[in-house]
Amino acid sequence: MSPNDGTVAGTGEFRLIEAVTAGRKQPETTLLGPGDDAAVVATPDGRTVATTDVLVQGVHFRLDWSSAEQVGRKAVAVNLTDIAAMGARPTSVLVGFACPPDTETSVVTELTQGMWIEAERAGIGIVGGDMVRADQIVISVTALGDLGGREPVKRSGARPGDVVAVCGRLGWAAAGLAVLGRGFRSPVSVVNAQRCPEPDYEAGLRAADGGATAMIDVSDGLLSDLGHIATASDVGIDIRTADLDVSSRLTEVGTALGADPLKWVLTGGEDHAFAATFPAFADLPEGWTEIGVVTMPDSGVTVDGKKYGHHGGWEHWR
Ligand SMILES: Nc1ncnc2c1ncn2[C@@H]1O[C@H](COP(=O)(O)OP(=O)(O)OP(=O)(O)O)[C@@H](O)[C@H]1O
Ligand SMILES: Cc1ncc(C[n+]2csc(CCOP(=O)(O)O)c2C)c(N)n1
Ligand SMILES: [Mg+2]
Ligand SMILES: [Mg+2]
Ligand SMILES: [Mg+2]
Repeated sequence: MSPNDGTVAGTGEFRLIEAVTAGRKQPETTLLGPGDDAAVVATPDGRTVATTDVLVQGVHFRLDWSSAEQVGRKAVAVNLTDIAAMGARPTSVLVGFACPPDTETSVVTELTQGMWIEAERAGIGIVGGDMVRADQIVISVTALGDLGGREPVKRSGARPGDVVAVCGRLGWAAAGLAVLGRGFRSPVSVVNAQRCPEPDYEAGLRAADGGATAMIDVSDGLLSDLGHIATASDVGIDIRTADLDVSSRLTEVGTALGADPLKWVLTGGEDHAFAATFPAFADLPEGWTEIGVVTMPDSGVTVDGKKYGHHGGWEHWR
């Protein structure tokens, strides 16, 4: 698609978000508006963190690849990592649900079971929702969270000289997607990573308490998501591939499929690991690994000092 063809594909996902958010005046109660993993709003009772992510059948999941319970777990998990990436603790979720009339009722109850399993993993519940008709299954989850007195860790706080670190696996869900896309169902470790991430929601809190200057959850791909930190913070970021964990399991799957496992680690989405920046020489919180450095503005996101030759991650409509 060309940029000027008048379609959303031509505009692109991130320019479209810019087009629908730029220039809108927010009330004073919007402490942090669109542009981060979650918003922060002031209420007379305090502050609330809020975020929403939509999952569409055929785009985000297939019910011949995943059980309905796994899809339900994923729908909640991908929202709770946006709350955690602000340095907040989830407090509740609401679930908008759309499906065709001939959808088996058991699919809806199994999806719900999965959503409750993941919610309970984070110590929260589903407190409301909505049910409507549509041509395919759409799950829209809204998650709320609480900062517990902390300042939100935004995408915009990285400074040149900070270290870049990650917590959680990278590349596994993309390897699973490649496996499923070729009609295979194993190895189950990577396939299950694609079906549902298993995020450590406390990792975001540990990062916030450990002085993280910026943070994001890796939904689209490490390079793409670090690109959001680089843009918001007006800095560059350089990743050292020698410090990335390319697991032997990914290497095995890559060899079997004729694919590059490092590309999955750098650009694969849906693992919902956390990436953050910390002041140089800070002791990194438990579970966090240094993978790079924040550089001067305008250098973009580089890999071993060079521009990466592929897309940095998933983009809808591309
Ligand atoms: N239609 C919209 N109206 C207002 N804000 C939007 C809209 N779509 C996205 N945003 C905002 O744009 C920012 C980036 O959204 P994006 O969906 O890329 O972030 P994310 O949820 O962290 O990533 P992902 O969807 O890959 O998990 C967020 O702050 C989001 O709230
Ligand atoms: C059936 C099927 N086809 C492709 C994919 C891959 N995929 C879909 S959305 C996404 C990025 C995150 O999305 P978002 O930005 O909406 O959070 C990725 C990597 C999948 N999961 N299922
Ligand atoms: Mg996010
Ligand atoms: Mg989103
Ligand atoms: Mg998200």
